[in-house]
Amino acid sequence: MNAVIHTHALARNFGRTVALAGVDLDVPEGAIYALVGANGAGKTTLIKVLMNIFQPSSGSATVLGVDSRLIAGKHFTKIGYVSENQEMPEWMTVRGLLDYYRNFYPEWDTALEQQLIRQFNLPLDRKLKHMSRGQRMKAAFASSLAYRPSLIVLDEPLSGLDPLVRDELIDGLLERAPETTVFLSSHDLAEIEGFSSHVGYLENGRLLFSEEMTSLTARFREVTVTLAEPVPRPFPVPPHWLQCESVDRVLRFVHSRYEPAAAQQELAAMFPGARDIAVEPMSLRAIFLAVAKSGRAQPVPVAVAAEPRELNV
Ligand SMILES: Nc1ncnc2c1ncn2[C@@H]1O[C@H](COP(=O)(O)OP(=O)(O)OP(=O)(O)O)[C@@H](O)[C@H]1O
Repeated sequence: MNAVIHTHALARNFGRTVALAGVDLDVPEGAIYALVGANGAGKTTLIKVLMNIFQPSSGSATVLGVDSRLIAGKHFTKIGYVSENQEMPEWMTVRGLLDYYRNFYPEWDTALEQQLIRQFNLPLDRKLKHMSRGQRMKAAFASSLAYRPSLIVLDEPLSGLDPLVRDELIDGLLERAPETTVFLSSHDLAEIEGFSSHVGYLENGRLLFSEEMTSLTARFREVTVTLAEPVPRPFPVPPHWLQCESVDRVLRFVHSRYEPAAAQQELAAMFPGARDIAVEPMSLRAIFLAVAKSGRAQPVPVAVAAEPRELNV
């Protein structure tokens, strides 16, 4: 499958601030790719580099096969870009906005435009400056979806919107998803877990992981081991166990490369006399908290486990 977005060793600095530090990213065609990370992680910077609003300091990015530094007017007929603080011609009505945009896009689909107006319940004769934030986002979505772009790029599209508007926007997006690739940044992990196919996690400008949602949620498990005796100290902790802690006879940790057969073997070998070993799936939010707190995201090769850390609890 072709990568619709590809970056290689992409870096961007602002003076001494490193906003992106060597990001290698591939977004496959047809994906709904969610880029997540804390405030200041570099999400907006990455999106702005892709949209040629910022230039890379080093490394490269391609979008729909075009070097990001060359992305210009004609390429935006294939890209729908909506940002959190979308600048719009405030004096225009929604009708005026759609009439205006229609001229720029050869692929503009008037039947789809009408469908989006109905779906988003857009007040056609109201000026943008008199509309709520949610209504303005819906107008921005409609004007970006109506020309059936091959790629939709959304920077924090859902932040600050009420649940009803969020659902309307997500539904509108998902209806377009079969024919497009979606790349969005978000803080709302519970929401993106429900509809994204891929997820990437940026931390301090580094992409800690980038993978299919199903593979990510399959490889993380919360494990609670109850022993017959108090947990020995120091206790050797393999590098792929995160947030390991113990209280008396109970040891808890997050397994970051869980695969049922291998993990059961590993656990049985480490805890031959365990009273109970409970393994629970984790929400995306719980996974990110575990990764963020431990600063460790990639599955670590088994060989590295020969040098276990020590549990200091
Ligand atoms: N135009 C700019 N000038 C100077 N520094 C900037 C600029 N834009 C971003 N930065 C810095 O780059 C880093 C990454 O910022 P960025 O806005 O990309 O993060 P983010 O992940 O989008 O954050 P948030 O979730 O808060 O929107 C931050 O340290 C920020 O202060």
